Amino acid sequence: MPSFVPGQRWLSETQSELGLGIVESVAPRRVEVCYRATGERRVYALPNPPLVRVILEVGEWVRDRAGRAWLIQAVEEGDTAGLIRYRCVDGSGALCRLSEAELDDHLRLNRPAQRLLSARFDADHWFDLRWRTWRLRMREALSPVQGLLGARIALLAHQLEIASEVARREAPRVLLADEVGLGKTIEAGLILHQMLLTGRAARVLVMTPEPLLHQWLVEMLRRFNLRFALFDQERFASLPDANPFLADQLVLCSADWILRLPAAEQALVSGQWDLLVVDEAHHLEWSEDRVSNAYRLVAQLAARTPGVLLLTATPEQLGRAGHFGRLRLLDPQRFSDYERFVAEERDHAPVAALAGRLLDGEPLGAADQALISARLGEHEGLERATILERLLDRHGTGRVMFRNTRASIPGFPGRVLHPAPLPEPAAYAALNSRDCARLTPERSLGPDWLALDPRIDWLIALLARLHPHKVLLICAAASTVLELRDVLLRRSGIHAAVFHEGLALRERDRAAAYFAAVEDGTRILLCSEIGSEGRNFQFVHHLVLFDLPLDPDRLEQRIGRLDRIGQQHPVQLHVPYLVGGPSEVLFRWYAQGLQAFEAICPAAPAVYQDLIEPLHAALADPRRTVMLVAEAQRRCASLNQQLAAGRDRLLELHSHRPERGAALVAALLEEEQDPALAEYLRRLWDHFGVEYEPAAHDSLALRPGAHMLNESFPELPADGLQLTFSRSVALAHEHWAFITREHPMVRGAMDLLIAGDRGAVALGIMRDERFAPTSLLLEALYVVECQAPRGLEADRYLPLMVRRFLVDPAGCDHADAIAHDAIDARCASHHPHLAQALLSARAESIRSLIETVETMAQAAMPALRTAARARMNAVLSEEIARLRALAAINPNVRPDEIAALTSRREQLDQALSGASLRLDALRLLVTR
Ligand SMILES: Nc1ncnc2c1ncn2[C@@H]1O[C@H](COP(=O)(O)OP(=O)(O)OP(=O)(O)O)[C@@H](O)[C@H]1O
Repeated sequence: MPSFVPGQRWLSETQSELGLGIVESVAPRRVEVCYRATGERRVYALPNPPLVRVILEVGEWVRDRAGRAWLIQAVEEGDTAGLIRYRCVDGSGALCRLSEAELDDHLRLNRPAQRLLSARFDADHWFDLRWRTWRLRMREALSPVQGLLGARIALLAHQLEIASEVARREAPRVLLADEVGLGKTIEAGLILHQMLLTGRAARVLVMTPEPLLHQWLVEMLRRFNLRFALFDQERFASLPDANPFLADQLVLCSADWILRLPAAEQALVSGQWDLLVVDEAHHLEWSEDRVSNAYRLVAQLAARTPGVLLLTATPEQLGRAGHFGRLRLLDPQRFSDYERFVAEERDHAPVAALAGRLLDGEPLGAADQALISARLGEHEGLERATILERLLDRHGTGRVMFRNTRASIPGFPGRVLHPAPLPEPAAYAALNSRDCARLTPERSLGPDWLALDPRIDWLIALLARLHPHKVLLICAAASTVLELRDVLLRRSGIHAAVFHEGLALRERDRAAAYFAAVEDGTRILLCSEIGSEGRNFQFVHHLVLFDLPLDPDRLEQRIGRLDRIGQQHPVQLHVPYLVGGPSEVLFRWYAQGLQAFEAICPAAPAVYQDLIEPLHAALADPRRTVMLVAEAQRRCASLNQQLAAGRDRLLELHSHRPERGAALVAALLEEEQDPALAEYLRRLWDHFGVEYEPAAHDSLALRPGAHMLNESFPELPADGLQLTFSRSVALAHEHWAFITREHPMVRGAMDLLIAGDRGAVALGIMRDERFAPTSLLLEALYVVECQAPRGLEADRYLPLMVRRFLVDPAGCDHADAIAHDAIDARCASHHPHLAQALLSARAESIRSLIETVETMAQAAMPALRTAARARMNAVLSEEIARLRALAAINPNVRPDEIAALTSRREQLDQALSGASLRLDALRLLVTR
């Protein structure tokens, strides 16, 4: 491991555009590097940060921080061990000693030219590999599916579309609220994968309820190759750093223990995150007069973190105000007044109808035109698509919320209800109905309930009838889970696995794995309510709802464990209830009133809030059920209709644009079918000495060879790796690596190559009759770089670009006429005599070729800068216009927001104006 010392200069291996870094501080597990040219400060986890030590060589020209140029004459030890100092001379002969800390922060290395002039050549095939690597990198930078390609997922349009839309935004702050089980975790994973890959985020914090930590850990690793560090109290305490969260870039934790430990809360809040993800965000309680501790914590984090993703399938589970509270975390300006928010929602129907007509291409009447004018002001000449975008953006939850519904996504097999009416035991009927105790009477009665509750025999009979299918049972309390486990074992010899809040995290995961195991697994898993959130149980299609929750969102969460992506069979819902008692009332309320068993009822949360009192009255006095059910039906019908016409229609239009999703799927399929990556990797493996051979099912077995170039190859374990390039094979064989150009092994190998010097200078003998024998040509690769603070995201407007030149001594560039692959050259790098002779005889011509190509490269730059600035100006000007329009209808859009965006436009303009080309590689060609 390299040792870091404050004051040393290092370059980012993958982001040389940050400029020259200086080590600021070193802790046992991390190093902090400051990039003064771009105002960035990065914390890297040790032992293997992606950094290259910069030690310049004798003969190189450098600049100091005042901009003076110096020629290095000697490299010496500095005053402190580990630091160096350069003995230099300037053009006038003045001497100086320059400590490395004094080097220009914008330093660019021009090693290829110096290496070429000192005849230090690499084999030609390395130059070729370097060029191919850059070509792939460039293709990646321009790809519309960058960051979406490498995930081990089935290509589902609704997820790709949301992920691509969100990740495209600067500092995305959104609520991902797809219905239960449609893949919000996957969407969040895709977004963060894109942001990490493009460098838009480096430090990510994911907060989930404790029972979901492990599932997240596994999903991130197996689907996205992202290794999160799971932080619990023990890990926090074990790290010596002042802020242990800085030791890792990708952190996963639950709020529970953080809230109990003020030091941890403080450290988390100052964790310098780029992106915050909060799963099951409906737990963040907010009302106008009360805010939960978890909400307070997330609010502090959200205020300091540029990107925020909140995930919940049931945004209104704790009422409409809570929903508003979460939107407020994302955009406090826009969502500042609850009353106003509620009032605005009443107005949605006419806007939704208009948006629908715009989308369907229907003619617009005078009333429509008037509505558009009222909402958007002047719209003459705007395209329909633009009007639609602006309407969606400026109304309701606008761009902040996404919600896909099952109705808009094909392929869900549906649900079937199996009610089981059972007699209510007298001991239950005697319980007080007022406090809902009769809904879960087993909790009031003590262990005796097992002897008299008819649900026990019914359950045993059901399990026998459903044999050999697996069954998930969910009930309200952990105590019920334990008692059911004992009674099932005692009375029918069934070994049930249990999952409840009393188990340690590891035990819960073990129970879920025991249930999931195809062979030797258990047939039944008994879950308390916590089992009904976030977990994936779609390999089962029988669900027993041993009791029913009062909140309809809870019911949906329970059913959603099975009714989710990947479910192959209609979901069978087995619901026992006790005739004549409150459990029958609740059953009828759901089955007939809300009709929430066999399909999702969008109106259910609102109807529940409105009828909560009549519902409790009916639970206490079941004679009121008929009226309750009729009222619920009436309200559901009308509210569902309103939602379909208003708020939900707008949300659906905004969330689901099938044509965009289809285009992304098509682009991904095209990339996957392109054989270029496999060909490239075979070359790369051959060069690095990695061995491979075909293996079963369209896979390859890869292993370190006997003659490896380096000690190891990125992400290749010593005992090898099985991999596939096929998505379908990768989905079927989750323990094999799914190789795309986004896989860490591919990225790591590419970084290894282009961050180092290998292939940066080559010598070839070329056959081409267009040139006289012994002519010299210089092939040069230049990389466009823009040193700008990362927050500005300059690469959106100036993506990675490599310019290739092929110049002759007359100053002609043949790069377009003669492609790299068309050059018929034989490597001459390994003929030192020839190289030396050439260098001595033709040094001046070679020097002049280098100068010519350098001039040419610099001349190409203004056009690139102008195009990038034009792109940036178009985007930001539109965004500024949007904010101004929004400010006209929404007083909460502050003038300083608009000023900030305007200043960003200026900063970007300045940064892009300073973009330059860096020489990366040279190949000298001699014709014969
Ligand atoms: N594109 C996909 N390809 C393969 N599997 C997927 C895909 N999308 C989702 N899944 C699987 O479907 C299940 C549900 O996905 P996920 O957990 O992301 O849903 P969710 O919306 O977060 O659910 P919940 O509302 O319960 O929190 C998971 O098992 C996930 O791995």
